[in-house]
Amino acid sequence: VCAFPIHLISKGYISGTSHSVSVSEILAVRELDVGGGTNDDGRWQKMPQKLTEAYPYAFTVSYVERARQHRWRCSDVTFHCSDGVLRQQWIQTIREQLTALSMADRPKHLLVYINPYGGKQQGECIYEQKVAPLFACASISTDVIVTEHANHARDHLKTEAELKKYDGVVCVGGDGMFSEIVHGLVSRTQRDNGVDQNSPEEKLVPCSLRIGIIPAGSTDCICYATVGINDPVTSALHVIVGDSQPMDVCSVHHNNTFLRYSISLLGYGFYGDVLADSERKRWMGPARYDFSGFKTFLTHHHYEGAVSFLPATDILGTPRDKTRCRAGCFICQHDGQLYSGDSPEESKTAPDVSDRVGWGVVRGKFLAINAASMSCACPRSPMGLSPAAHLADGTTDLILVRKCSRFNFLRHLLRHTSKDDQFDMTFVEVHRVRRFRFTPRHCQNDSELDLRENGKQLFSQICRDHPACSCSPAYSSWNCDGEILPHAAIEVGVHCQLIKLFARGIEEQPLFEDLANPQCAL
Ligand SMILES: Nc1ncnc2c1ncn2[C@@H]1O[C@H](COP(=O)(O)OP(=O)(O)OP(=O)(O)O)[C@@H](O)[C@H]1O
Ligand SMILES: CCCCCCCCCCCCC/C=C/[C@@H](O)[C@H](CO)NC(C)=O
Ligand SMILES: [Ca+2]
Repeated sequence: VCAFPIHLISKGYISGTSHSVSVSEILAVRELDVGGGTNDDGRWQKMPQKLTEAYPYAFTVSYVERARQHRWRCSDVTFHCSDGVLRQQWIQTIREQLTALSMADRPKHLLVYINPYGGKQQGECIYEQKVAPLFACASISTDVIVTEHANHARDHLKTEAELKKYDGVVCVGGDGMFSEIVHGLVSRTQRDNGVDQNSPEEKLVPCSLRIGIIPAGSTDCICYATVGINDPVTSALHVIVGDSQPMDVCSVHHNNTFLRYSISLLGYGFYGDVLADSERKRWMGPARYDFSGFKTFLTHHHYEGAVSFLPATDILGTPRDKTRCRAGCFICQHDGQLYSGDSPEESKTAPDVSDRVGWGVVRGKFLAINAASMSCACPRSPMGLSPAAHLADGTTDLILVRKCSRFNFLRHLLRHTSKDDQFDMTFVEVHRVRRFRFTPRHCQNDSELDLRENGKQLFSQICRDHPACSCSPAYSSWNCDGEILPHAAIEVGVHCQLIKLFARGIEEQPLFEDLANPQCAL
């Protein structure tokens, strides 16, 4: 065994097949007491007597095994040999390799926040039963905080948490909980570096700590789109092996005042109305989105306004590409750029505001205005709102759905659930952009806007309370990663690779291999 990455290669005595374990995917190694006749889980007793007599010294390696649909599982492989010294050499060498990996990029100490009320309210149980034992097996220590109210995690990260102690922050919950962590970490990083978040044109400083998501929410789209599945064990294993996936973050401003960050979806019209309605039905759990989605579809409201945007012209991809952002994505590795003369640090986090000339404007009546900074794939829509969007290319896909018939809008929505192209419709257009602004119609100046926005709530309520009224309200709300924004007029800029996740992007599906608990002789 020499320098890593190494593979442990052995011959399975049962199947005769070769078995290879990449050291970068080993979680732990432990000695096995073969002489005692049993091991922790009794599996040793299945070994034929002859083999244990010939090879009485054994050790077990816990490693990542790939299962179907991007699932990862922790598997054990036991190695036997006839010599106790040889066994010790193997164990020591593997431990040295794991220590070297820990020094490089594996986390040793994590800060964990659990939202006990996300999704089906299973966060604590998921963590204790599925995740904590894996962290313990990999010798990762944790400080765990079960949140007591909304924004508990965000405020703790912003002001109190001793971040120097940790190698990463893990959240157990859904997209809303992840958004809290992002807000806490990004705000803290800007404050520590003297950056003013209220200026839309400010370069933001990237966060150094990686974020892990253990999915326990209702949509889990960030987890699904970065790992390929919303499975707690898979996500915990990505944390343990120390994966790193950079991600773009959009900053949202109103009138030179910072409102929020967005990582997945900014949606006005349909998705804003779905969210506003579903928030009143949290008691329904994840099913609230289906109920409110159907109801909002029936109301068929449209909204008037102007969208101006700065197209990303200097990039490799387009929203209509057939290729997808996958692990090791070439486009994301180059920050989406065809060519960049800047140093990476200079070019990454600055929204490009210098060239006002290239701005485009679209005015009209819209059923939906969506900005997808990543595919937004989730179990409801496995390809996502913008299937060709990239996690870390510094752009967002601006999707404009103009007023059309209910039937056509339904066709458009249903295409999100299949492989058909949801953009190939006359009333839909999509632009890959670096910045955009939305101004609702009638919005003359800020004071009028604020007045109208306060009045909007009342107006929508009146319409809701009078089902016979078929008019559309003047304003919708923005759905910002599952949170409602207080303003309709917003300005958005993308910050390339501002945060990093414990993930690697969706892996191309490997050939499925089912070697459960192999026992091997060295
Ligand atoms: N202890 C708590 N009590 C009440 N709300 C909380 C608590 N901790 C966090 N929250 C809030 O709960 C909201 C929803 O949480 P979360 O995102 O985990 O689940 P979800 O909304 O069901 O899933 P998704 O965001 O994937 O649709 C978040 O916006 C978060 O701010
Ligand atoms: C009438 C048939 C309708 C089928 C429509 C299917 C389309 C589903 C697309 C879902 C995309 C969800 C994008 C993710 C948004 C998250 O940020 C947010 C918070 O979790 N979730 C929601 C639902 O707003
Ligand atoms: Ca992007």
